[in-house]
Amino acid sequence: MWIGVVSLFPEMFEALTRQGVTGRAVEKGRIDLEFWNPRDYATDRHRTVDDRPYGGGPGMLMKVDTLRAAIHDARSRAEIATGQRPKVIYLSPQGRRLDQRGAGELASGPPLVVVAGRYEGIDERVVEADIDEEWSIGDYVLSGGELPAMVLIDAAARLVPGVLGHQDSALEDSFNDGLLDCPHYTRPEDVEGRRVPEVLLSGHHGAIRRWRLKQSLGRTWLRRPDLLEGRTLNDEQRELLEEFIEEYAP
Ligand SMILES: Nc1nonc1C(=O)NCC1CCCCC1
Repeated sequence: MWIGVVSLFPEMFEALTRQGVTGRAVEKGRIDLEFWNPRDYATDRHRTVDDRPYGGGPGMLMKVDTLRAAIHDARSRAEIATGQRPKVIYLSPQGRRLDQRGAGELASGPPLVVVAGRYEGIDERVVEADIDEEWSIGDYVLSGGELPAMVLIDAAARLVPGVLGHQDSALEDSFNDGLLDCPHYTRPEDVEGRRVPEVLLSGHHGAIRRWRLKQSLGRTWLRRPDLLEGRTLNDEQRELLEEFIEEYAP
């Protein structure tokens, strides 16, 4: 998957490119990550990349010409590198809320150009002219778009075929199949008297699968019942959830 990033702080993205799953994916060429910095398009002596807001008020906005030049170059590069027109995304609290389904859509869609805002944001005409979709990672205000951009890129990159070593682990992750994750255990078998559930030591893979599914359903029922609304459970799932509820509130 090809992803272009427009940011004043490209070095922040080393957290993605040099570490872990995404780092390995970049190394293996499963993910191509390229960067454009609006400051490289500044022509004045001070390399200005911000500008004052019409109508006054606190703070600055990203300067239109340097931002647009960076977006346009990233978009052109995407078309040359992939033969496809990219989807240009802007991260802001005004965007569509990112969730696992949205990450899947992004992972299976066209190449992305991700624009990370700074200061108080960007000119609305740049949103209208150059941005295809606005996305939000949650209802809170951060100091820049770089962290939200990394969250979106990480969530989508993990779903690109071949990125995860053990493809199943993406399926078993939280929010796969729309349920919360089950509890996990590793050595030692006893931690201050707290033991690993016997079923996980049994070697009975069918029983283990059912136990994990039951725990995922039960946890979702307890912590995020909204995720179960409107969801049709199959016979096995309904049976396991009923068992969990019975044991939880006999
Ligand atoms: N929440 C969010 N989800 O996606 N982005 C978010 C954000 O809080 N971004 C802050 C940025 C927004 C542009 C101007 C500089 C600050």
